[in-house]
Amino acid sequence: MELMIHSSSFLLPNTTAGEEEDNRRHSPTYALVLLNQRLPKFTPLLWQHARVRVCADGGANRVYDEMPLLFPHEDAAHVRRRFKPDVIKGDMDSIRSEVLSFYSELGTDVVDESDDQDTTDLHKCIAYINGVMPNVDKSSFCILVTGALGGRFDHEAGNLNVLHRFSTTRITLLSDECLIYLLPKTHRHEIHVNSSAEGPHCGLVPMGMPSGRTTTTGLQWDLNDAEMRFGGLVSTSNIVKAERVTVESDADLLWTISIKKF
Ligand SMILES: Nc1ncnc2c1ncn2[C@@H]1O[C@H](COP(=O)(O)OP(=O)(O)OP(=O)(O)O)[C@@H](O)[C@H]1O
Ligand SMILES: Cc1ncc(C[n+]2csc(CCO)c2C)c(N)n1
Repeated sequence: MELMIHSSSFLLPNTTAGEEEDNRRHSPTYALVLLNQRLPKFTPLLWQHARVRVCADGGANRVYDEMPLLFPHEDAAHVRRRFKPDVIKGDMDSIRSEVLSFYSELGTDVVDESDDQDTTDLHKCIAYINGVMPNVDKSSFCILVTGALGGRFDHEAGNLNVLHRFSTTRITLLSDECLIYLLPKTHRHEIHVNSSAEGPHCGLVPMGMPSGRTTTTGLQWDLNDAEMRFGGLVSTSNIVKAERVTVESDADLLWTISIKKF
């Protein structure tokens, strides 16, 4: 079974020019999707290295309203012009009209899909990114999604469902407090833990299907051919004990790890 390596090196702050260059060479290229929830404090860092920045509908309000708050000593209008999304996409029922006209005048592409009331704005954004980057090597490309967790539970469930619907695309859901991604059963997994930025709290959750057998290394409560299911065991409040965690399972699992204060 093929190995899939995971690392959240996108959370590591820029340091010296040399180290920054080094970090970039070792991190996957990524696209950034901004949802309609409070922007995490590390959003400017993610923005800086993203290949494409896409706001999901009301996510554009968050960039417009909250980016200036992350730079309190700078002129708000200047900050807004610096953080111009490449694309705003969704059913456009949450973006304010002044925000829409501000960014479209700056040259942001606006893709109105108000006809589709069966898929979420996040789904629309992932489908768009996959469409504009058809030739990218999927093993070294991922999509980071801010504001995906810690809000309305129906939205959170929809966001988690997107991980399953696009299971061959690497997608990481983020909040200020934690991140979540899918570990597909088609691979064995090696998770490189950047302990300056993440951990130690973590979890492995068999969402969508039970797991008959899961085996891990590097955790305080490792699983050894263990069964996990809702209604039975799910691994929550676990603790990372090693720089590398390995996971192998007969079911798709969600991996979650806490994020340290930025
Ligand atoms: N409270 C929240 N918790 C988690 N995710 C959210 C929340 N609010 C919005 N999102 C995410 O941001 C995306 C865009 O948000 P937006 O408010 O524009 O969506 P919407 O479809 O208009 O919502 P609503 O269901 O309120 O009409 C959503 O598709 C969802 O993925
Ligand atoms: C069974 C079912 N439940 C809910 C919706 C509503 N819905 C799902 S995604 C979406 C778009 C949100 O921007 C809306 C309105 C539906 N269509 N089908």
